[in-house]
Amino acid sequence: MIDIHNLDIDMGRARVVSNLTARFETGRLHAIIGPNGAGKTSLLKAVCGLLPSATGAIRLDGHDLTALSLRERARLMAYLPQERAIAWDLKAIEVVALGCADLSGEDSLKHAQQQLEVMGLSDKAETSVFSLSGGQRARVLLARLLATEAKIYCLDEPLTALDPAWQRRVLEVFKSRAAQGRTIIVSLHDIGLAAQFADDLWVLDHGRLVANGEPEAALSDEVLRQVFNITGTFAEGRNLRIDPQALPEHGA
Ligand SMILES: Nc1ncnc2c1ncn2[C@@H]1O[C@H](COP(=O)(O)OP(=O)(O)OP(=O)(O)O)[C@@H](O)[C@H]1O
Repeated sequence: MIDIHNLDIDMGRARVVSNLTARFETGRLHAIIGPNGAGKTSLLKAVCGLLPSATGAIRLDGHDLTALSLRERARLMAYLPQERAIAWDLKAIEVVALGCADLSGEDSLKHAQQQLEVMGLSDKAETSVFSLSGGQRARVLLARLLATEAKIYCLDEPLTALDPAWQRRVLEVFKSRAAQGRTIIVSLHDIGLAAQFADDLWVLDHGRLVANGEPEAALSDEVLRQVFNITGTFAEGRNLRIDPQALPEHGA
């Protein structure tokens, strides 16, 4: 469980997250949504202890985040940044095996192969990552994250570059990993998918948490209008139908 209390984040001279208090529960898939620049990446980085400019309290299972060593934090949490850079042209399986550095050679390759299978890439294990497609490379990086023993996954726009079927498949994998007792936090731009798959939605706007809770409650008419500039209705199965016509820009 992650408890956040009075979190402020400054970037340069601007306050980009203000006075945020909330809790990410274990065993749940949490989605952070909000327009560009709302503060989603900043919040994820702060949760991973990557932003020295963040003030306030972040506690992981009762332990102060800042009191944990880098090694302890790395064991506990896995982070997928928004930039999907792979520095070296390794084989796909070698990239994934970097996620399970605690296992010895044979075991790590076996474990890596299993994660590649989860990501539908078992036949690409020996392929160099630079010769994979963008979506396949994104799935290799997801497999590397899944290969860790981390109890907390923080993923910044993990669906970027994935086709619609893989977007859904990846969210299903996250849900099943959450059900195994992990805390999973993802930032998403597709609010329809967020509504369908997330147990808990966090809506950020201009650095403020404006709604938090189950999707139908968090995505009220007012939030859809004010934050996303759209209208929509929920049908059965948490199916958010967004009206095709965009609203006029705020203030237009
Ligand atoms: N290194 C930085 N220096 C100064 N300002 C920054 C820096 N990084 C981000 N910001 C600002 O912080 C605010 C929040 O950015 P952040 O990346 O957290 O938003 P986001 O919700 O993830 O956006 P997006 O959906 O576009 O990825 C933005 O106004 C951005 O311009």
